[in-house]
Amino acid sequence: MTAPKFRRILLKLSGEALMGDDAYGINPAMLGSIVAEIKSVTDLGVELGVVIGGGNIFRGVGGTATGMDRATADYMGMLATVMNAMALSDAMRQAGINARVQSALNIEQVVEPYIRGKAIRYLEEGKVVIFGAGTGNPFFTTDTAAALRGSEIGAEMVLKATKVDGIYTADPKKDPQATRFARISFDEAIGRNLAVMDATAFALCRDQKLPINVFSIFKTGALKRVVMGEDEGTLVHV
Ligand SMILES: Nc1ncnc2c1ncn2[C@@H]1O[C@H](COP(=O)(O)OP(=O)(O)O)[C@@H](O)[C@H]1O
Ligand SMILES: O=c1ccn([C@@H]2O[C@H](COP(=O)(O)OP(=O)(O)O)[C@@H](O)[C@H]2O)c(=O)[nH]1
Repeated sequence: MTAPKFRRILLKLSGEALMGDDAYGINPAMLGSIVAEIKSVTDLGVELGVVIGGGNIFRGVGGTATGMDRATADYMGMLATVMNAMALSDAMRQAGINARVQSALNIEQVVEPYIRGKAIRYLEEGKVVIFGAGTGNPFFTTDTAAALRGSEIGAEMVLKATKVDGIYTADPKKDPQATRFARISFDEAIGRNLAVMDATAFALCRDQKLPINVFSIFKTGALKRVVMGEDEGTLVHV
């Protein structure tokens, strides 16, 4: 059997991925299938950090549409990611994966705070670390949290699991003519203003020389293929 290409990775899971076919919240079947995908790579001995979004429950920009203060809405969004992190961790426990949740916002009765050294220790012990509450700051996204935590834990790659199977010339949900890149440089992704990931996240990964692979969360086996170094989704490189 060939060995995985990466020893330590940071997986960004879109909050909306957890909805499955539902309109809101966490779909248990979808959660189960995501956990099965994750198990296929932790079983290979790959060390895994996870940053999870919150868009299935609450998004800051959605709150502002109703007149809410942006920072308040963003704190609500961050709390939504903690709920997702707890659901994911529990689903992992049920599947026999040892996971820990760390939150960028202190809610110590609920989950432990983010402590970098402890997170790295857990990874070395083979535990999955799920990072909740994004970066802990309003006006940021969980994509940026993935770039940040990925850099902090020394991940070799950020894997963005989302609803589309890669980065396209335009949003494929809006433009059926859009074509997918197999590879794209950070400079080109930023220059073309491709909305699949925010510019802050792209810029941080570029500066840290941390490649990103964007792939579909709905495609069975895709996560493992990326980890094995096979051609899957879109690779964003320096
Ligand atoms: N150029 C593009 N290539 C691929 N997807 C794009 C592009 N521009 C916009 N998108 C949209 O970005 C979405 C992925 O990002 P998003 O869902 O916001 O991630 P997250 O849920 O993690 O915030 C896709 O569902 C897709 O519709
Ligand atoms: O560092 C962060 C990360 C997230 N958020 C808030 O949390 C919400 C959910 O995160 P995100 O939209 O990135 O989740 P996803 O799109 O992956 O579901 C965002 O809309 C923001 O309001 C934030 O304020 N700071």
